[in-house]
This record gives sequence, structure tokens and C-alpha cells, in this order.
Amino acid sequence: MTEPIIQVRDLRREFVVRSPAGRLRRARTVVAAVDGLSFDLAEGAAVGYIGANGAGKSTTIKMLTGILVPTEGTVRTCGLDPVRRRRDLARQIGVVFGQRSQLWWDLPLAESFRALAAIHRLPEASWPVRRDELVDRLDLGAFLATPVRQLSLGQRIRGEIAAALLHSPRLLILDEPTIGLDVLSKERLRVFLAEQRALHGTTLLLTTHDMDDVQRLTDRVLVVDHGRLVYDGTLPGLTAQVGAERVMVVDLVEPVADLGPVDGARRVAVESDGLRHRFAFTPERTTAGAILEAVGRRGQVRDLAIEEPDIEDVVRRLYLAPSAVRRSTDAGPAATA
Ligand SMILES: Nc1ncnc2c1ncn2[C@@H]1O[C@H](COP(=O)(O)OP(=O)(O)OP(=O)(O)O)[C@@H](O)[C@H]1O
Repeated sequence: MTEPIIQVRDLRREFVVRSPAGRLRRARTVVAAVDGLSFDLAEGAAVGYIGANGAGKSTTIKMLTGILVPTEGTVRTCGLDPVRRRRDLARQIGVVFGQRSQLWWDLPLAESFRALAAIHRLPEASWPVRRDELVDRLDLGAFLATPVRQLSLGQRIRGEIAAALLHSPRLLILDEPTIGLDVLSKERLRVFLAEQRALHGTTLLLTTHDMDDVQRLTDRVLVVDHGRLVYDGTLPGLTAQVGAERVMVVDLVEPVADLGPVDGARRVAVESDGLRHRFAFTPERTTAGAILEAVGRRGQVRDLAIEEPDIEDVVRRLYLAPSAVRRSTDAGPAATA
């Protein structure tokens, strides 16, 4: 069997936090941001790493990429110890932190790409081809001469992703890549990432608070809570386990005040004087197709959309029922309880 591209065993990272205790004294508390984490990622996988604020996601990613030293446990990324072999690892991975730039703030984007090509020692004969592909697919042509600090958030994130993929890494790690982007920019980014994965087989590890990112881009979900893994499995498995509902939004051509009961679905709202109807459902009870068929018998459907449950809501439900969820449905090491 080939070695996992990421292997994490009993990983722990502590931080010392000092807080005021009385007028002159400061109390010293040790916080375990990551607390006994174990998992494997196979090459080619696409994994969503999710959890509430402060759950330990960024700390894990920093250890996977060699930025932070673990307090205990082991990490191997691309078969390497990330701290000792950080330079070698940098040639095999691409990392994007949505809220922090890795580009040169005062350099035009094109110069940042050139600098990265030099750092990674990419062959002069081939790297411009890759750059042009990325510039084309990410629609960056108009901004190549613009200093990074003058780019909009959406333009900058596209630039960051192009920079992270310039050296065709085996593993792409994205920390909140769509944060702050508008709906259209998010969508374009997801299409691009899915396409890159299909073309190059790049392994993807993604932290996000956006359920649509997870749904569109990943096939496995790891949920972390207080630095511990509390779920390892598929997204449908996770939403089913916590009973989270999807919502189907149906717009009609002509208003209908009451569409009547729809088997397996719960009517959430009727809006715009009967033009828009919302139905909540779980895949165990019915399907989007069955709801559409039932609605179509009573009115003419103009448009529809499915709203996924909110990640924060799913995670909250998961935390509320911890005993039910501490299991692993994927191959590989069981989630640590
Ligand atoms: N340098 C640090 N010093 C002290 N505490 C830290 C440090 N970095 C992280 N922490 C703490 O560790 C915990 C985990 O933080 P981390 O940033 O990994 O969470 P996260 O899951 O990425 O959160 P978010 O979704 O808000 O980005 C938090 O309680 C945080 O306050």
C-alpha cells in the first residue's frame, strides 16, 4: 500500500496563555489547541477539515506545513517531517491562508510568480506554460501588472491560489479560501479547484465554515472539537447523523397560496404571496426530486435552489450529541475519542 500523503498520530499542541490575575500577577494557563489527533489522508483525497471557531483547525494546518512544532505526537506530510524538512516539503505542497497573503505586497502579481518560480527552481522552459494556464483559468490576465496590495480580495485570493499551484504541488492546503468572497467569486473558485483536481489529481485539504465548499469540493469530512477528532466520514453521513435538514426553495410561475402537504418534507415558509415556497427535508425521508415532482403537480415551477445546512449548525448539533458521533466511517485509523 502506498504511504498516506498525510499521517498524523497522537498529535498535540499546547499554548501558554497568560491572563491578568489580580493587580500585579498574571496567571499562566496551558491550552491544548490540538489534543491527541490521529488521521491519515490518502493521495488524491479531497478532505474538508471543519469545526467551530477555536477548534484547532489552523493549528493543525500549521503543524502539517511545518510552521508550528508539535508539543507531542508525529506528523508526516508527503512522507517528510514538516519541521525538519520544511524546504523540501514546500516543493511538494501549496498552501493558501485566506486571511493572510503569501504574495509580495508591493510587487506586481507577475513578479510574484517569477519570484516563486525562482524559489522553486522551476524550469524556465516550462513554468510560463503553467503560469499562463493558471492566469487563464483564474482570469488574472488583467491584473498581472498590478501590485498585490491594490488587488480586490477576490483577485488576491485567485492570485494566491495561482501562486500556490504554480509548482504543481501534490497537496494543496487551503485555510478558509472563500472567506469574504461574494457568491459568484466563491462559485468560480470552486469550479476551478474541482477542475484542477480532476486534471492533476491534486490532494486537497480544506478548512472552511462554508458548507457549500465542503459539499462541492470534498468527499470526506473530518470534524474537530477542542483539538480532538469527533467525526471522520462523508458529508451526507454527517448531516444524517446530526439530523440536519436541507432546504429546497421553489419559485413558481404563478402564485399558489398553499401547495398542501409534501410527503417527507416540512414546509418552512411561503413567501412573495405564494410565488416562493421553502421545504426542509433530510435525505432519509425524501429526495429533492420527489419534492419537485409533488410541487410540480400543483403549480408550474420556474426555478429552484437547494440550501445546505449551515456548518456551524451541523457542528453544534454534533457537539451536543458527542457519544453518538465518536466513530469513523472511513478506512484508516479510528477517530480518537
Ligand atoms: N499563538 C497562540 N497562542 C495562544 N493560544 C493560541 C495560539 N494560537 C491558537 N491558540 C488557541 O488555540 C485554540 C485553537 O486555535 P485555532 O486557530 O487552531 O482554531 P481554528 O479552529 O482554526 O479557529 P477559527 O475557525 O476561528 O480559525 C484557540 O483556543 C486559540 O485561542
